[in-house]
Amino acid sequence: MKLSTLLQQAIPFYTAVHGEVNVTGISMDSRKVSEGDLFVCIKGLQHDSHLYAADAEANGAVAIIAERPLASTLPVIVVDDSRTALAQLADAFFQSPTNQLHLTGVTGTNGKTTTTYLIDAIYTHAGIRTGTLGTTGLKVGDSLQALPNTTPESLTLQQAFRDMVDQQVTAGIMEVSSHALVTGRTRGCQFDVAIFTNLTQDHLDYHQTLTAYQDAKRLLFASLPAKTKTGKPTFAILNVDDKASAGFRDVTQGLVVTYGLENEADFSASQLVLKSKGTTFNLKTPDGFFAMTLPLAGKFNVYNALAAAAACFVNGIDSRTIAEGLENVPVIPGRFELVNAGQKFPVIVDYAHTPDSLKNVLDTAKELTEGRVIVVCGCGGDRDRTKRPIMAKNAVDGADYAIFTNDNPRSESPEQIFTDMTQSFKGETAFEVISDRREAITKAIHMATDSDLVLIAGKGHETYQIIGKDTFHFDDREEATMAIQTRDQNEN
Ligand SMILES: CC(=O)N[C@H]1[C@@H](OP(=O)(O)OP(=O)(O)OC[C@H]2O[C@@H](n3ccc(=O)[nH]c3=O)[C@H](O)[C@@H]2O)O[C@H](CO)[C@@H](O)[C@@H]1O[C@H](C)C(=O)N[C@@H](C)C(=O)N[C@H](CCC(=O)O)C(=O)O
Ligand SMILES: Nc1ncnc2c1ncn2[C@@H]1O[C@H](COP(=O)(O)OP(=O)(O)OP(=O)(O)O)[C@@H](O)[C@H]1O
Ligand SMILES: N[C@H](CCC[C@H](N)C(=O)O)C(=O)O
Ligand SMILES: [Mg+2]
Repeated sequence: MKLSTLLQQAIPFYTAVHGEVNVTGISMDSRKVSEGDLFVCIKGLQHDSHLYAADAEANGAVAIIAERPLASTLPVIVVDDSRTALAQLADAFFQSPTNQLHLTGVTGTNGKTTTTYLIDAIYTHAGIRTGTLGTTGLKVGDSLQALPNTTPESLTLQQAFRDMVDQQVTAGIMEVSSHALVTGRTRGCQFDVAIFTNLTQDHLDYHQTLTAYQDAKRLLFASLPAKTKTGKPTFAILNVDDKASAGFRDVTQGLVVTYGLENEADFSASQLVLKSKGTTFNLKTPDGFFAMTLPLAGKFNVYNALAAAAACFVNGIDSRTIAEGLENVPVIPGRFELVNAGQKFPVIVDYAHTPDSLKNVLDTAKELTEGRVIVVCGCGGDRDRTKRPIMAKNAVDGADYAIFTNDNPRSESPEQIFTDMTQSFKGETAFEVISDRREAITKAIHMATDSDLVLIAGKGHETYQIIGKDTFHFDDREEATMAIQTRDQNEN
């Protein structure tokens, strides 16, 4: 593609001619530039890649987008905000794939991955081909491919949507993280439906304040146009039981559809009966009531189901198909996932890594057992330090016994993380620290009696542990299975 054609399509009002070249790809990482790439310089928090323009040129870049003039033999196009330009260039380069899909974006602190899986289950049940993108990767049909982030950079995103369209996907479903919104990763995406799950504390290392975090989430709703390019209305699906929704309602041009359990809403549920293998309830939609069983434990998952139901309903799926789709959702990796290795007590692996999700999941665990709840959890390094004492407090308050352990300490000292977690404790005794996660899981499973429940929280589907700069294979589900087996051997 000619550089001038790409620029004219991507950057409105672009007129200047800086020398014509043929662009065969786009790159934002000097280390990954291929011959023929347009290199986009980004001033990030760690690196200013304007300084790597020469490396990019040496690796084969044919032109450069930058936020300031650079001395280079290549054409240099100066823009105000190169991340925005990158999103627009990626959209144009991949021929605006999100205009050829029905696209649903899910934002919120907790429940994004779960809600995307629920929407996927409904669409799949309705015979619609889907592509799902988020924390667990990029899923099209049965193929699952890992992604670098929950919401990747615009280049990866637009490439993924292009692949979806080429594979006859008609419904794209994606998680939209607050980091992605602030850094404009989703700017080229044409959303038909935007969903808000909830807002509680997380990521304050990045956003600094809850207000700034909420402002980041608001961007998704503020950027929703009244109509899509095909002239159809867009929808903002809001949780009426979360007070942040009011601010999103104020800024959106999309039609607002509500869901919730405590306040009047378009989509709600009544007569909830919570069990370990799922929840039965009456789903209320604008079509009436539908008795159903959601095969996911926890009241919080009923919220996720309502959000998913609303998102599919506004896209024309009938309520009976929605209820059946929800009933058929497959196991969501690492989300309240039961590990069964012949033991008599429940062992659950869950991705709770925020104060609110840990509290919710422990409340659910408590409701499901008559014995003790034993929790194994930690807090990620190089992430929000201020959530650590709250998570630790929620763990000791919600469980009968807590074992604090490593959860991706990354560049931080595990001891410092445990100190952050426990320093405000006032004589709490029902906890211990075992930094090695394998030992911690083993201890929890070996100390459990047949009436107890073991919850291993924080890593869910993750198959790694990051300590320092090293990433090791580590899977809570495998570790729990091994611990159950050694427990059996000890007993025999
Ligand atoms: C806070 C955050 O989101 N940071 C992301 C962001 O970093 P940044 O803007 O500071 O960029 P930077 O690392 O300084 O690099 C600037 C530019 O230099 C380039 N570079 C860098 C080195 C080099 O040799 N050559 C080169 O060209 C980089 O490719 C980049 O284009 O852009 C980088 C490039 O894409 C990401 O790697 C980085 O993700 C970091 C590693 C990260 O951990 N992000 C997490 C927190 C994240 O994004 N999480 C969200 C939330 C998940 C949730 O909902 O819980 C997610 O969507 O996953
Ligand atoms: N609606 C909800 N409200 C509160 N907690 C929830 C909700 N849904 C799920 N959870 C809890 O949060 C954990 C993470 O859920 P999920 O992966 O769906 O969220 P997410 O928003 O995608 O998280 P991430 O930000 O890491 O991508 C679950 O394992 C569960 O413990
Ligand atoms: N998307 C979240 C995941 C956290 C998962 C937890 N295991 C950790 O590493 O802190 C983050 O990057 O903050
Ligand atoms: Mg997620």
